[in-house]
Amino acid sequence: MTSDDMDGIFGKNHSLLITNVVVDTKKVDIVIDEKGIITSVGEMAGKAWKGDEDFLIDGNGALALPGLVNTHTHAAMTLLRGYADDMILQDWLSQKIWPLEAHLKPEDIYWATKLACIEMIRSGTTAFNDMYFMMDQAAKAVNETGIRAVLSYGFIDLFNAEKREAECKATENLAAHIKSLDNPRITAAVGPHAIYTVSPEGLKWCAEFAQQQKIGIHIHLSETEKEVTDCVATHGKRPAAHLDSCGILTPRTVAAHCCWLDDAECRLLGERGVSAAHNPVSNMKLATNRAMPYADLKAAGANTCLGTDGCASNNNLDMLEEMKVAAILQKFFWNNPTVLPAPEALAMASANGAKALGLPTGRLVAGVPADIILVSNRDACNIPLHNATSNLVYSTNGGSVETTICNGRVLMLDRGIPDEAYVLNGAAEAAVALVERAQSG
Ligand SMILES: C[C@H]1O[C@@H](n2cnc3c(N)ncnc32)[C@H](O)[C@@H]1O
Ligand SMILES: [Zn+2]
Repeated sequence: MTSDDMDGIFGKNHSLLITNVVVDTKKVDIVIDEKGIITSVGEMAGKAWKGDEDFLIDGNGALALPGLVNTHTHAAMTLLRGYADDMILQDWLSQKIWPLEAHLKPEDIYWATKLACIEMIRSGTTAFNDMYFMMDQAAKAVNETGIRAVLSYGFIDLFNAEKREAECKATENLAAHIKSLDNPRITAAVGPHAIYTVSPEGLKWCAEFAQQQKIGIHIHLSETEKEVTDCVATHGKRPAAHLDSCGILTPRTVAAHCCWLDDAECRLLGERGVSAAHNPVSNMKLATNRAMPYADLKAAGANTCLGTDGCASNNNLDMLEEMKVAAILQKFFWNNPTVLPAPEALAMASANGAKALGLPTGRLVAGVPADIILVSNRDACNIPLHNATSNLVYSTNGGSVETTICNGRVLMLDRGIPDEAYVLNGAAEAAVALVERAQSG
């Protein structure tokens, strides 16, 4: 429900009054100023609108919550959605994914990332942590769609000194490019892929560059048992200790997966203040055969957050769905129905995710940038409203998101996104052309 004339609400910042929404358990109004900052979250529900904001959005009882934060994905893998399923990780990467990625062109990354941004806006994600290639194109897509992103180039030197030089250059170029954009919604990070694709010298270079630039580190960690046994055989220590010896474990580091960590490694990640990104759907789909030791990591002081991984191992970017799978996988795998209760799952997907990416968002309080989503509570799956957090974690999904606001700008209103069809068509065509190129060699 919105005020009569909503033309012109999209595309730039306006002062907004969002009335009649539920935050936690209270009916409130939310006021956002034209700089995109929340100025008040107050129990003014029901009072006639006398404000002088540019636009009024009647939430009609919807649940208002901070925009969700996807702390691990490869956004442009939307183009590879459904291309290869039902395979073990190493075969999946080496026989299907990496060969197709070799044919990716810059415009593919642009269209695929735009599609990912549309999919994330539609399902309530307002910020994501990306690791991929040709990331200047990802930055262009993020800038145009209005979402927030931390972008890293997937650094892969395959233990080769010459390739390492090129990877360092690409990493430096991306950081410089993002700095030149001067866009508060787009920040850089360093993205050493994993310990089995990046040499110790490469890892050390990444750690030093991140430290020097005061930017984050984004890495895959202990996804499979093979990764651990190979690391012990090659480096004489387990993956977390190996990363620590290269300076990779820092409070600015997001370590994705963390499935095969032992108690000592959980403690080490906690001591270093690392953010551990749980990707339950991807882990189950690729059969990593162990769930992230969430309770041990949380007890050790690590920041536990949530990610979808790429669309070729999920196969969507729905963080509401990801929250539910995280909450039930943890209960099932650790054989304890009290592990990862709904409020903690919601924190992983919002406040903890913002903390992991060094963002000022993740909470609905005055003074922070307005990254806000409205989730309908008039869909059958969300009725009754005994407990909003329970509904958000255990019964709703991305399809119930009605409105998405990032940095105070309305990106989706009443489930409508401008130019959505144009982006979907462009990405679909790019995907067909990509596979044709790969098949014709
Ligand atoms: C950035 C690089 O990471 C690869 N990639 C995608 N999904 C995974 C995963 N689950 N584990 C490791 N690497 C992955 C992408 O295919 C790309 O090559
Ligand atoms: Zn990944």
